[in-house]
Amino acid sequence: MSAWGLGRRTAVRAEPVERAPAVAVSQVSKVYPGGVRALDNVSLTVWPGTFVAVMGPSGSGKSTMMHCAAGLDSPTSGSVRIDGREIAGLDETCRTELRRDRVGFVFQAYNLIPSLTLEDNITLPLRLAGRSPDRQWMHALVERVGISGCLGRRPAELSGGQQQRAAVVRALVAKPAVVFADEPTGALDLHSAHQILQLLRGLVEEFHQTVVMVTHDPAAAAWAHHAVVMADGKVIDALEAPTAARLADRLIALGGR
Ligand SMILES: Nc1ncnc2c1ncn2[C@@H]1O[C@H](COP(=O)(O)OP(=O)(O)OP(=O)(O)O)[C@@H](O)[C@H]1O
Repeated sequence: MSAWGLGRRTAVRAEPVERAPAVAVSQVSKVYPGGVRALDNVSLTVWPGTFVAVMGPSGSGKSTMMHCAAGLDSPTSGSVRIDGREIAGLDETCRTELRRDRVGFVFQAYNLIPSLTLEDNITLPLRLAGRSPDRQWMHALVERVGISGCLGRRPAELSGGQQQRAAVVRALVAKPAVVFADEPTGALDLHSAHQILQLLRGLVEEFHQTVVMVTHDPAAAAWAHHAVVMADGKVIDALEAPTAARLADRLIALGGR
């Protein structure tokens, strides 16, 4: 059964294996105060072990979708499940806990704390949650992303690319069900951006992680296994093994909207 297509449920798949979807957004709408319908009946399923890019023109609803899917914001209607757990009805405290335990974030601006070493930055969210990091897992990640020699240094002593690698480790160290990455390469030069994207793809494939990345850049989105294209608060297209050229064509065609 093809899961793609307009108006139908958009399923972003690896093999639907042993677990629940990492994220299941089902018929979600979001109307902001003032009446802007930022999401209009959006459905999206992300299976564990997949790298998914979300694209679309400015104002198409990408950030709103990410915020609803990650439990940062609540939809006006519809259902959001993270790792099988419904979040739409949870109060703010429970949503915060679920987010802390099951969701990782990578932002354009790294968001590392300047006064802390990289290692302390990486472990801070876990320590704040009263958990101790799985040191073997942390060192495997640190090794894999190539910052093992930098753990004792502070962010200002590192390049943007190195800081973003640390942010990627920080997002993954708690073994989240899903990592949401919002323009993770937006502040990086081409070479560093390429390395971060290669890394995200590698971490998904080698460690069976799950990444949902919002980006404006077709070349960045082409690193994902699947891309969804949004316009006017809807998912209007989904591409498997997207290429930058196909995505660019699709976005150019939407240019007038
Ligand atoms: N807090 C808010 N209150 C009211 N309207 C909002 C709010 N946040 C976003 N919107 C509106 O919702 C729509 C979708 O915005 P959203 O930020 O999700 O789009 P986007 O695709 O992420 O855009 P961009 O690529 O520019 O970041 C837009 O019309 C926007 O103006």
